[in-house]
Amino acid sequence: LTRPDAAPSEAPAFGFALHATDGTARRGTVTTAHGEIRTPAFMPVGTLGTVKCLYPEQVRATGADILLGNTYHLMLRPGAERVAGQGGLHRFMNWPHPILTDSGGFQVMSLAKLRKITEKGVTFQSHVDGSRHELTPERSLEIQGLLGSDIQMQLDECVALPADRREMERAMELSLRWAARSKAAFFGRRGHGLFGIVQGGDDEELRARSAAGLVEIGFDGYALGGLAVGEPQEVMFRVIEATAPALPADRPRYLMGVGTPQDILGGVARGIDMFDCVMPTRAGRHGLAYTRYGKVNLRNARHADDPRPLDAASDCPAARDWSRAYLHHLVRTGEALGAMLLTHVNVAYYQSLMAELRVAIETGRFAEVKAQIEADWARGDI
Ligand SMILES: NCc1cc(CSc2ccccc2)c2nc(N)[nH]c(=O)c2c1
Repeated sequence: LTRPDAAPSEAPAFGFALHATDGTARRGTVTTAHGEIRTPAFMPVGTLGTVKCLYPEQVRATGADILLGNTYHLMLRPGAERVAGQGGLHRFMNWPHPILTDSGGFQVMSLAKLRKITEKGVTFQSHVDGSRHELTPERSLEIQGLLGSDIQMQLDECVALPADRREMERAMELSLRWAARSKAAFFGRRGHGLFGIVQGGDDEELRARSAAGLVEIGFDGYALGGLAVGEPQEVMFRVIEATAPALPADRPRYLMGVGTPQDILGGVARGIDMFDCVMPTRAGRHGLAYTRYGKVNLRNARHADDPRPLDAASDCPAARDWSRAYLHHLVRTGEALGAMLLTHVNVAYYQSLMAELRVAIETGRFAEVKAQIEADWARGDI
């Protein structure tokens, strides 16, 4: 951990080291002011400054090296300046490890009311109280800087799929112009990085133009946006296969808002380093558990008398020390502990999957491990 009063020269520079590859799968380390991130990495989402239902130390104990914060939500509540006044997001939420924040544009388009996109940025009404706000590439980075996040994202425009080519091209070209403004506005304190976001929908030529444009501007890392937005999984995989090789091998690649364990396994196989998704946390609050043998819906009556834990071999206490019968009871009665335990199970499962993939790439056994994981999922939970 870098002491808050560390002289600038003491904070480590932002960086990425590639340690091993196995086919197109990569094993690396991202270095930030608040510590290192082992990749492939899954980043739990902490939208409002909390990974819902878990203490930060529980999240850390599952193996998470980095959390996500959400610019859109935090700018509305409690406000970026207020978080800065409290010492920044790391101090505010007591998470002294790396944090990545999104730029907010995606959430504006999916949550806010009366949204208007112009060359300058996006104006919108808060979904909370109807107050009016503006996000520009510059203001988004000012907010992310006030939050103190270690990895900051450019403001971009994501189109839902399917979309016509003109629409995908317009949004991709706007995002590229915003990328240039973001790079110009980014005051990267030592150990803090700025990522560009590749857009272009499911059109490989647009994706190639977006990637080339971002590489020319030059970023600390590159995200693939605009995926897992309604397209079939094979379309997402085709776009990743077309885009990843166009990105520098010595920079991290982040697939935004993805995904299911199956999406992640396929993304790692195709050269993606970082993932995030609300699925493990959201599913946990709805009684759904992710295990080595697939998903288990604890609402289902078949669990009412099952004394077995979810996974006796797990190193996560929530998966090992309580029965399915008890978890079923908690879920059916809506007890808070049900959401807490299943969120813990799910975040721990995602981290154990990433740990298994990191070792598989280090030891040159990725294809074999991938096949075994897929066989376990196919076996299902019995
Ligand atoms: N998979 C859909 C998705 C999700 C997010 C949100 S990822 C996220 C969510 C919460 C906190 C941090 C990151 C996106 N963010 C941006 N900026 N651009 C996209 O195209 C995009 C696509």
